[in-house]
Order: sequence, then C-alpha cells, then structure tokens
Amino acid sequence: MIRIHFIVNPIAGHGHASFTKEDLQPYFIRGIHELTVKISEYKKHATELTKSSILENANIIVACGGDGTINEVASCLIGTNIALGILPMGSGNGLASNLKIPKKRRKALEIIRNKHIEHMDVGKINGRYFFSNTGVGFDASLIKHYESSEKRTLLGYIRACATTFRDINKNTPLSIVVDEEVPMANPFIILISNSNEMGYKLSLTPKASLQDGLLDVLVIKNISRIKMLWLGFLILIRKVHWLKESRSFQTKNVHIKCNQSDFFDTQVDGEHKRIDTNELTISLVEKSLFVLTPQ
Ligand SMILES: Nc1ncnc2c1ncn2[C@@H]1O[C@H](COP(=O)(O)OP(=O)(O)OP(=O)(O)O)[C@@H](O)[C@H]1O
Repeated sequence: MIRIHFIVNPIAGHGHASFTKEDLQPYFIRGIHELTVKISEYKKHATELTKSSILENANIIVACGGDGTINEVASCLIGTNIALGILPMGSGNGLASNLKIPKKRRKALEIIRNKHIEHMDVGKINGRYFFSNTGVGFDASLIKHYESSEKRTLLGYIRACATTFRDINKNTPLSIVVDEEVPMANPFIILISNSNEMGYKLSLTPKASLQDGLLDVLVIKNISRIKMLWLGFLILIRKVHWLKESRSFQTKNVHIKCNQSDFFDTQVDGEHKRIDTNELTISLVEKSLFVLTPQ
C-alpha cells in the first residue's frame, strides 16, 4: 500500500481550490493507494500536519499550494526517504514551474501516481531551508508589502511593487559585505536562487538548476529609479545581465554581513522573514530532497 498524504493550503492562490479525498480517489487505485487529505488552518500548520504524516508512515507527502506551502512541507522531509509531491495551487508557483509540474490538477495528480522520483538540491539560510530562492533588498521589501496586501494575486504583486518602489529610499541606509568583498552601500537586491523561476514565469537567475550543486547569486548595486524601471523591463524579457550594475555568479556558500543593523529583512521562498543577526550564512545541501517529477 502506498500512503499518500495531501497537505492543502486553502488560502493559496485565489483561495478557492480546496478538495476532498473523494475528489482525488478517481485518479488513484483503491487497494494500492491510500489517500489522506489534511487542511492547513493557519500559517505554519502545514509543518505540524507534515510532521504528523511522517509519524503516520506516509510514503509520499504532497504540498498543495504555492512556494510557501512547499517550504513548510518539504522542510520536514529533508533527511527522510519520503518523496515530496506538488499540486501547484499558489499564485506564482515558481518551484512547480521549474520542475515542469503543470497547474492542471489531473496532470499534476498523474505525476504523483506515476511516482517518478528525482533528487533535488536545497538551500539553507541561517538554519532555515529554502527550495526556490531567498534574498535581501528590494525583493524582501516587496514580499513584506505583498503579504500585508489583501490580494495574493498578480495585481497585488504589482501594487506591492509600486509601494516598494515609492518607499525604496526611506529605509535605514545599510552597508553590506557579500563574500568578503568591498562593502556595498544599500544594494538594490541580493538574490540567492536554487531555482530558475521566481513565479509568474519571471526569472532573475535563468541559468539556475535544482540539480547542479550550486546556488545562483545575483547582486545589483544601488541604482537610480530610472534604472529600476529599466531593470523591470529587463526582468520581463529575461535579460537582467544587460544591466551593468548587476553581477551574477554561482557558488556553494554566500556570506552577507551588515554593519549598521542587527537584523535582516529577508524573503525565504516568497515569505517575509526577519532574521535577528547581522550575518547571514547561505549554503547548499546537495541532492537532499526526493521530489516527484514528470518523466
Ligand atoms: N489556513 C490558512 N490561513 C492563513 N494562512 C495560511 C493558511 N494555511 C497556510 N497559510 C500560509 O499561507 C501562506 C502562503 O502560502 P503559499 O505560498 O503556498 O501560497 P501563495 O503565496 O498563493 O503561492 P506562491 O508562493 O506560489 O506565490 C504561507 O505562508 C502559509 O503558511
């Protein structure tokens, strides 16, 4: 018997895509697949539900939501032999897109039923796992605004972008050192990515791979507002490297030190996290997660 547990975030994406065990049963075989559906009722509940599913000897645990839900579920699966399944139900669905898992429920369920398993790399920032990307600067502020907005949609994302753009110079000036280099005043963005997609088909690190044993880093220095608009355009056409203030590199470890503050506002897989320290250590844990992918 293959025990498959579905952990559903009912507010992910547009917030009305929940389902029951009976809805799923036709896609599986009675007597071979034993299905369980659990609904997350609050932030971090998916983590508790996953931990209980591990104790209930689940063979596959499926994160049903976006990158935030995947993070809560998959973080519990590192070091186990339980495979992660994904039903993309979020707004951006960055990791699912990178793994070529379609949004169409029937097709995504077929991938789970077919049980084709691959290893993928996982990132770690000060003890927390990330699967897609993490960062400080514009993206972290953007996520902070996005989370406080009512709408977790593309429109909500664009509005949060506008607010972040408006407030960009109101924050305390920071001097940051990335990997022992010359301190940088107020970098616009430092993005560390495991995946080649941020969601909504956007990418700042198009060469990133989930299996290359490397993190893809993009650092953009403090730039003028006009340049920010230019950058926005370059992101849309996937040519960020045309911006001369940008630098991309691949590495296994990144250290970021901040001289003026004892905390960082970061985003981890699209969720805002305040990390209380003046030093971030970001590393890669190679091939540490089993994930179900299309063949
Ligand atoms: N019942 C709930 N009520 C409120 N928040 C919840 C609930 N269940 C889960 N959450 C939280 O919802 C947040 C958003 O989830 P998720 O990232 O999966 O969706 P999304 O933001 O729509 O998708 P994406 O990250 O792909 O854009 C997560 O931080 C998760 O902890």
